[in-house]
This record gives sequence, structure tokens and C-alpha cells, in this order.
Amino acid sequence: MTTFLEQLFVTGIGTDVGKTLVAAILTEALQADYWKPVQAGLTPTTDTATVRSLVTNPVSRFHPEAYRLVLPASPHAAAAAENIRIQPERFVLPRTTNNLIVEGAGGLFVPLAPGFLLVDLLAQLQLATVVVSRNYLGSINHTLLTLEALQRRGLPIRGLVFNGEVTPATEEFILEHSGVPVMPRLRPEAVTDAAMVSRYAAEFRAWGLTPGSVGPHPRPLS
Ligand SMILES: Nc1ncnc2c1ncn2[C@@H]1O[C@H](COP(=O)(O)OP(=O)(O)OP(=O)(O)O)[C@@H](O)[C@H]1O
Ligand SMILES: C[C@H](N)[C@H](N)CCCCCC(=O)O
Ligand SMILES: [Mg+2]
Repeated sequence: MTTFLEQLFVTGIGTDVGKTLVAAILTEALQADYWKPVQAGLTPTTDTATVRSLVTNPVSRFHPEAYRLVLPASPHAAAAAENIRIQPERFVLPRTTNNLIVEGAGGLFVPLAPGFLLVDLLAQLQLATVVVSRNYLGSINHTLLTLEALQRRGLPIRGLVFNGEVTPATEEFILEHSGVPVMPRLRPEAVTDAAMVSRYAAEFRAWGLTPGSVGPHPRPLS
């Protein structure tokens, strides 16, 4: 048994599904660093600023985005609007010896540059994924498509996080069909603040995500 770093890429079944909230919870649970490689939309705030405001441990560091794009749109379009061409080689993991949470933009097939989707960035970075599935009518299909896209590419899935009202028929089908591990769920919260993040972080630590994780490495490393 050895200790290992948890370096995880938070993706989801689309935009606005709760990736930033889950990323904040994971960052707090693991006392991890946080990195958002591509931020599209700078006002009223950025995901990095949101996570920073929700995390209270003294260890986490927040790494600068590789691209900060003004337009709250698909990154390829937001970049084009500023005559910027997103270059895959500029995506290099921040140098850290800490656990690390990386947050994507939108879902897996969001375009970053011609011929380069978010899932290609994920493959390039070689991180295990956490997939956020927000509950809405249509989320079964979006979740299974997302999980299959990861599985077909051999990209390891650390866990699936359901976000929203508990819907057993939806969740049981997704878990049975995909066979992926399930992490603690998020319920609809009236207030999303640092105290809420801290409560959920304790649940994720109890699940097995701890700052000094010990055990066989959770993902195959070549
Ligand atoms: N369980 C929940 N309870 C209450 N509010 C939630 C919950 N999950 C997400 N939200 C809210 O929904 C909104 C969208 O969530 P979030 O910003 O985390 O989405 P995202 O997937 O990170 O989107 P993006 O693709 O822009 O990064 C936010 O205002 C967030 O606070
Ligand atoms: C601006 C938004 N909040 C995200 N950062 C980017 C979402 C891109 C979605 C593109 C799409 O799937 O159509
Ligand atoms: Mg986000």
C-alpha cells in the first residue's frame, strides 16, 4: 500500500450541471489545488474565483487559466471572437506536488480548436475523471453518452456524482448500464456557500477521497 496523489478532471453531461460546485467540494475534501484550463465568460465571475470563495482549507492553491476568454460561449467561438486560436500544446498540468482538481468547460464534445475537443484535452492530460450528472428529463441519455465516450477512449472514471432530486429509476439504470462507481450525491441546496461545501467535503472524505489517499492506485498508469 502506498500513498498516491488524487489528480482528477471534473467533467459533466453539459454546461451548468454543477461541475464548479463539485470541483469546490473535491478541492476542499482533498485540500487540492484547482485549475480551470479554459474559462469562457469572465463576468460576473470566473469558476476559479467561485471555487476560491467556497474553499476554506489553507493548503489549496489556485492556478491561472491557460485561456481566459471574454464571451460566455463555446470556447472555440469565444476564442474566435478575440482572434485567438487555442493551442493544445499550451495545456500543461500546473506543476504541483499536491492533489489537483481540473475543471473542464461544458461537456466532453465541446470544441476548443479545430479538431480538438474537450475530451481530447482530457486524453492529453491523462487524468481520471469525475462525471457530474445533473438530474433533468433527458439526463439518462446525456449521462450514458458521456460515460460511453470516456469508456470507449479508455479514460478512467473515478466516480459519477448525481446532482439534484433523488430519482431512483434514473440513477439505478445509469449505474447498472454503465457499471461506473458512484460517489456521494448533491441534493438541491437553498444556499451554496463555504459551509455547504465543507459539509459535502466530509461526505466525500468518508467515501474515500482523503488528502493523503492510501491504497492501490485507483487508475491504471502506464
Ligand atoms: N445541488 C445544487 N443546489 C443548488 N444549486 C446548485 C446545485 N448544483 C449546481 N447549482 C447551481 O447551478 C449553477 C450552475 O452550476 P455550476 O456553475 O457548478 O455549473 P458548471 O457545470 O460548472 O457550468 P460550466 O460549464 O459553466 O463550468 C450555479 O449557480 C450553481 O451554484
Ligand atoms: C459559457 C459556459 N458557461 C461554459 N463555460 C461553456 C459551455 C460551452 C457549451 C458548448 C455546447 O455544448 O454547445
Ligand atoms: Mg463551472
